[in-house]
Amino acid sequence: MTTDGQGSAKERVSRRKVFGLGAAGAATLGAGMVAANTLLDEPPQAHATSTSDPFPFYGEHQAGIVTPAQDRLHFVAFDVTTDKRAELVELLQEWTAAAARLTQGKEAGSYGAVGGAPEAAPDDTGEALGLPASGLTLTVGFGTSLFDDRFGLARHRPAPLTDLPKFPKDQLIPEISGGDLCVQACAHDPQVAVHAIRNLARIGFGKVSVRWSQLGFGRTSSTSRAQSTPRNLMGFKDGTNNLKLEDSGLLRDHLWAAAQDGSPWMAGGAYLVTRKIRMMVETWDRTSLAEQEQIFGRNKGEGAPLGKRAEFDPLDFAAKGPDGEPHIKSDAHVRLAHPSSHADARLLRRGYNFVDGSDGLGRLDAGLFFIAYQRDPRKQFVPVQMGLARNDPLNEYIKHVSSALFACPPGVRDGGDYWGRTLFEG
Ligand SMILES: C=CC1=C(C)c2cc3[nH]c(cc4nc(cc5[nH]c(cc1n2)c(C)c5CCC(=O)O)C(CCC(=O)O)=C4C)c(C)c3C=C
Ligand SMILES: [Fe+2]
Repeated sequence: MTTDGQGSAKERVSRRKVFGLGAAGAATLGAGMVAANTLLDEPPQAHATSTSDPFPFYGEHQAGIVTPAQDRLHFVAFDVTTDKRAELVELLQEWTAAAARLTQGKEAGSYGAVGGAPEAAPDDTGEALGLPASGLTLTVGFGTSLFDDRFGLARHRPAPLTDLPKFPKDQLIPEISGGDLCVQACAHDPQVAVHAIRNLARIGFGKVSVRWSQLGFGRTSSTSRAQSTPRNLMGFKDGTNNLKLEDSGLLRDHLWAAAQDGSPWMAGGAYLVTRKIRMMVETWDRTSLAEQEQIFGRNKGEGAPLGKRAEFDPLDFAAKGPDGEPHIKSDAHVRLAHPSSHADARLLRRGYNFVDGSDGLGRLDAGLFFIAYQRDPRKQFVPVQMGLARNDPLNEYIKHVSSALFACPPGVRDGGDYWGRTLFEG
């Protein structure tokens, strides 16, 4: 984390102090990262080449959606406590400025943790000093509740931003569901993600309060073909058949909102569904391998579809085994969730494993913090989840305890733009 970076000689020296390291530093951080950052005026690369590098903040779409999923998450939902529209806009402008800095490995404010007046509270909390950008992305979203009467936004509420229906077997906890605003922080270093959320919450003091937040470790999806498929806490490869950043045609059709969808301010944005799904891992761990594999419809070792050999072999729902039964059962998770079961509904999944300690009854409080981006949840998440909630044998081992839906606006174009400008000024 550098001290400022606006361009003064002192600041350039500071950046060199952190990034222009000698051989020992270069060995620690990786050659790619040092090369990128000692060329001070070079824009960040479109794709980070090491886990230290920054991702660009400005662009048509917000970073943190198709960005190759980083390993760590801190997700927060806020309630807006001010009733003044101007204060909300001011907050979004302040957040944008801080996010543009934080994602490039700088401190949240221009004085930083130690550069301000001793009498004043620092404008950065300091725990990321000395840490690189670590691939931090910050992605903002607006909840359904933001579009009530408080800020004059009711007539701008997009039709896809409609409260999710109650699904069979939902056991949602209201205190950890919903929210007026959200920020998803993803990074390769948990301290960098937590630092970013903490500083945005600090900046929001008096205008927003944290409603709930969730830490995640270990991505459970790939969002790029360059990534290997990770595993969820049930031990299965997760994210094989995901929308990926290389699928530009599918992303256009299934991910990005367009002006013709009815809310021009959302063009280039996407809708985000989060579900905290607790796993009864102790019960799962006593289930036979054969049953585990039948539940998902893929084998545990390779992640291959049952009846096939390799992870990326195509799913064949018609193929039958010697017993005349389909290799992939009619209620297998991958069959129920497959686009062919739901009018081609597709999701860009971007979830994380979580373990929130144990529950006092000797069980891990663990599971999947499910995150999915899409163009219209009414046509994508809702039908898929309805099918899963009704028929998926996995339900014996999981419990949905939190749910939220947000409209993530398009990306911030440049330093004169801010998160949500198209909504508030559009
Ligand atoms: C409503 C959407 C989904 C929820 C909720 C969900 C929960 C959930 N999933 C797993 C593990 C796996 N899911 C896999 C595939 C898969 N899952 C969904 C959707 C939801 N999953 C989709 C759309 C797909 C892809 C289907 C396809 O087109 O093939 C897999 C297989 C590997 C993969 O393709 O990702 C696993 C494993 C868990 C553990 C879970 C809740 C805790
Ligand atoms: Fe799934």
